[in-house]
Amino acid sequence: MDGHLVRLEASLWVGKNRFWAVLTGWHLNWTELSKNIRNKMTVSIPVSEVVSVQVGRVHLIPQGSLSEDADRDFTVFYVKRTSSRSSNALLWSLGRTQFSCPSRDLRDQWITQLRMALKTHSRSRPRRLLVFINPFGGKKQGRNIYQSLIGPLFELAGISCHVVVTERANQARDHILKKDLTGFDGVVCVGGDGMFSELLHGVIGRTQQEAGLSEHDPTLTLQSCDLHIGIIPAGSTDCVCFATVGVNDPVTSALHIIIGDSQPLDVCSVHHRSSLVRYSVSLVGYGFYGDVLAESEKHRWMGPLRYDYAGTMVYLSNRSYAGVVQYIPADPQFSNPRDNTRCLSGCSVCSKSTERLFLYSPDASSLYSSHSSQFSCDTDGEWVSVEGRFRAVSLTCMSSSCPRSPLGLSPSAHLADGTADLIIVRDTHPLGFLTFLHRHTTTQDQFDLPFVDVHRVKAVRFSLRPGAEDDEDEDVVKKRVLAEEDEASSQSGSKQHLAEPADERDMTNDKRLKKKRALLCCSKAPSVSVWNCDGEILPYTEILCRVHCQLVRLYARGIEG
Ligand SMILES: CCCCCCCCCCCCC/C=C/[C@@H](O)[C@H](CO)NC(=O)CCCCCCCCCCCCCCC
Ligand SMILES: Nc1ncnc2c1ncn2[C@@H]1O[C@H](COP(=O)(O)OP(=O)(O)OP(=O)(O)O)[C@@H](O)[C@H]1O
Ligand SMILES: [Ca+2]
Repeated sequence: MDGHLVRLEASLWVGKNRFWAVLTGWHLNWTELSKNIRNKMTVSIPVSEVVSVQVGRVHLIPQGSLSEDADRDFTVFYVKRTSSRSSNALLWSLGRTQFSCPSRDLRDQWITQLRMALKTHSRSRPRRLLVFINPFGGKKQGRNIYQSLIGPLFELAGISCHVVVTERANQARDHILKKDLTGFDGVVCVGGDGMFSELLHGVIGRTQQEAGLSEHDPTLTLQSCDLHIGIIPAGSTDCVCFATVGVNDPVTSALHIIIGDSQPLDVCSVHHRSSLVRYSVSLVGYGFYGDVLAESEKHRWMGPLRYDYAGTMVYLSNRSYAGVVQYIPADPQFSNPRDNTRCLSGCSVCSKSTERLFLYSPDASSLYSSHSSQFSCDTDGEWVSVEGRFRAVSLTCMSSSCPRSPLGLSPSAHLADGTADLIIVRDTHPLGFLTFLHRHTTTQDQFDLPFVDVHRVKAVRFSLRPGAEDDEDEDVVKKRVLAEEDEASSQSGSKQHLAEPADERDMTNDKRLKKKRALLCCSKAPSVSVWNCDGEILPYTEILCRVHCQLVRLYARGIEG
């Protein structure tokens, strides 16, 4: 703490009541000076949660702030917590208290000291942000949410923002990859998981470019990203926001950004043969979740409801798929997916993982054999194989909780421990699968079913048959993916995958559609599903996934317990 910060105390007025106010380096407290000693009310605000200190009596309005200059008054804005009706987590709102001092000199002294204390606590706060708004995400409220709620808050906190309202898919990703980002402390999206994914790909790609690292090599330890990512939820699922903050509330998220909270996050890279396909933080899912996404893309016009409709249709179609899942188990001494714990703010499992990351940073290539891109069997772990017919194969780096499933796909998964949970749902009767799905909406254990297995892993591989890593099955998949995209293409804009050849990417829509139609000739009940990667369909079935510990940082602090 800076030497020149002194303790300040005085009797100040708040409305018609007199309070004894105390400012230490860490807290601002005020206690009512009533005659009734027993019922003394104290409010205590950590300086780290003070948003702004303003001269006069200030109100926040959608157009900015309104100040009445009362020359002995000052206003303090800060984080205020209330419990949320829709989840157990806390909602944050902007608290405001107007203090009246006995003299103007004393008022100036309080403002100076408070601002000085704030400065010492605001080293990790962003000063300049690059904000991307998707005007079409979720219920199409992104622009309105930013203009009426979030912009004025950032302005009050003294954050300068460069705002881009996107005009096409992937604009935010391309901007981050290519434009000058000097002076920005973080990037923020106003949108859903798809917009977050654009920022994720931009930030990771940019960081590896600058570090001269290839994203395609799954054996490489990637460079972790300095640029923070903020999410103002305005999408359909907003799973990344919900799982890292605990609620989907734009003001709560904006306040986490303002006070510079920092939450590291594991990221899974998905590869096909020797190319990176995409990154994921939430769900890499084959079978049910792949089919739901493919079906839902055809009904984008329904908005967020499309997932319930698609989910019901896919459930009724009663499909299962053959395949081979291979995985490298994580070290079971740190945690396991059925240990009934929750990853909460300040999580000890994640903190230990941070310590290991900084104290002992092993060369990731020792996990792999030197002569091929396959993981080595004799060093850090062995591939375990599971062959069969599956309803769903899901990999999640975090709990993936969302309003639809408040505890998520894997309730005990950790945000920043360098592992992901692999959930294998083997073929079962329809009622069994419905029980599994339904348990996602309750507190009942969805893994306590005889046809479900869950493993904490560092890497996963999937193939259609044993030893079939690069074979003709690719064509079958491509036919299915292109057929699904065909029906959805008019609504969802162009989808790009990193492993897609450049000539294919540059094809005009018209040519793409003709090619897709030509491939549709043999459509019958599909024998392969598609992969859902954080809400995007992957054009490959044979994939390799690797978890990268704490690759990115969000403006969040995990769920407050
Ligand atoms: C009986 C009630 C069953 C309710 C089952 C609820 C399970 C919910 C599990 C949610 C998991 C979310 C995982 C997050 C994935 C995100 O990275 C991604 C991008 O936003 N979202 C999706 O892919 C979007 C995926 C959305 C999946 C929604 C699935 C809805 C299933 C509804 C099934 C109804 C069966 C009714 C039978 C009569
Ligand atoms: N101006 C735009 N026009 C068309 N598509 C856009 C535009 N801006 C962004 N997108 C794309 O829209 C997709 C969906 O957006 P977003 O994630 O914001 O909402 P959502 O799909 O409703 O929510 P969720 O992903 O949570 O289900 C993203 O993948 C993004 O790439
Ligand atoms: Ca994890």
